Amino acid sequence: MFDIYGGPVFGMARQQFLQAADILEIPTDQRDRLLYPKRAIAVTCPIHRDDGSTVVYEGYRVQHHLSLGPAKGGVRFSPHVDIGEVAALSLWMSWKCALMNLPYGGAKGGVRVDPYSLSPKELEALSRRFMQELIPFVGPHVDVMAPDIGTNEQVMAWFMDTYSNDAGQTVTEIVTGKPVSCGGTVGRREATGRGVTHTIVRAAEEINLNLAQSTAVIQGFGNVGSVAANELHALGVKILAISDHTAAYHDPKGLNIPEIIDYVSKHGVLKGYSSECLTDPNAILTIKCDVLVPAAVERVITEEIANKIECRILAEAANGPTTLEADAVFAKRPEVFIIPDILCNSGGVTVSYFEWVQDLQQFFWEEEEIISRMKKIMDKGFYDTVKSAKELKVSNRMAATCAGLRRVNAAKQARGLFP
Ligand SMILES: NC(=O)C1=CN([C@@H]2O[C@H](COP(=O)(O)OP(=O)(O)OC[C@H]3O[C@@H](n4cnc5c(N)ncnc54)[C@H](OP(=O)(O)O)[C@@H]3O)[C@@H](O)[C@H]2O)C=CC1
Ligand SMILES: O=C(O)CCC(=O)C(=O)O
Repeated sequence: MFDIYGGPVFGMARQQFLQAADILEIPTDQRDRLLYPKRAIAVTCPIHRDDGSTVVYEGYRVQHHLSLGPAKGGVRFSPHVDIGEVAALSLWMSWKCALMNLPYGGAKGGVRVDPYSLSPKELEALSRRFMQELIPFVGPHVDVMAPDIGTNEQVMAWFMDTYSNDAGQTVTEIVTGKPVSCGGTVGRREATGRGVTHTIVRAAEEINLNLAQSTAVIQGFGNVGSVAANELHALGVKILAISDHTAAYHDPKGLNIPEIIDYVSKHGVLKGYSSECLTDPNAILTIKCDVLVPAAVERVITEEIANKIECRILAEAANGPTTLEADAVFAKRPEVFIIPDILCNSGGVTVSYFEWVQDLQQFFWEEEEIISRMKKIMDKGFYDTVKSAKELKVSNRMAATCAGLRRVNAAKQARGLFP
């Protein structure tokens, strides 16, 4: 069924779903309806490049379900985007929003493009064209987009402006992750990395790890990785290694994170920061440390790496960083406490929810309130997950997925076949 959702990332999301459906004893005839997205939209986005040529990019938006409210999830601009990956990410958004008890279904979008290959003018044209093509399928109560890999506040401002121009009025609540100057919320830019750090604090308490004397390694130094690095550094954690696509650095004495953040804000990437600490990017996930934070892309923690990893907490800041085979290894390595992605990185969508609520009400909150409400919601997700993992004798990932899936299924069963 639905051959369009191919590829290893969707295969992984499907298997995780089936494992959770078995644990919850969901009848076979109810499973396809929960697994396959409600709708998937493929769009063609032609733009004029600066040299006068016309180039066409392919884009997708997959809305997994709308049974609990509008579909919600980010849009990525990346050369690796395909419909299977976007669909898998939409499933994970569904379980994440339901785990956090947010009134949303799951969605994800993407355009297959290397954003670094575009000039600012071309990036704006592509962002606007993607939103233009999706106007018939989105809305503040239908589907609310947000940033992900390769997109940022500026791209969200272009999305919002394009939708608003079509509507003939300013509709700030159509996307989240916007600049504060045009309806964004304070604290959204930092929310995912800040939330990742909060779950690490809670995990450290669970395993009696003194964070102020601990070490961490972080893969990915974009929105999520750099904020998590900064927050962990502020807690006294020694950051031993970091990487992005362009460079990896390792310093057993600890890297100067504020200085590196300053460097990246001026140069865009890590490349060129230091020649002394340069290291092999493929080796950083297996450096001995207390906290390992994959904050880049899917499927980087393979079976081989899972066998070699020497950390006490694996904080999945990225979506889907751990393969099924690696999960099987971790089932035999209970000394590694895994904070599953749908819990670990849920601070982003939680503060997106606050942004949407504030836009709908046109009443804005202080940053203190945003942070404390985010932590409260994430604490509930964290403690529910840990408790249910112990009760059901399953992994933290399965406990979190089951909690999300249970909520989505309950809404679908209560409402009937339509949603
Ligand atoms: N932004 C958000 O609010 C949320 C993001 N996430 C997830 O977090 C992850 C990171 O997203 P985000 O920070 O927003 O994206 P960004 O585009 O801001 O950053 C991605 C980072 O990962 C790096 N990277 C990409 N591929 C590799 C690789 N193979 N090895 C090492 N580094 C790599 C990029 O390097 P370079 O710049 O050199 O390409 C960049 O530093 C994704 O999985 C995303 O889905 C989850 C929840 C919310
Ligand atoms: O902020 C959002 O709405 C979604 C963020 C996202 O894409 C994610 O959590 O993976």
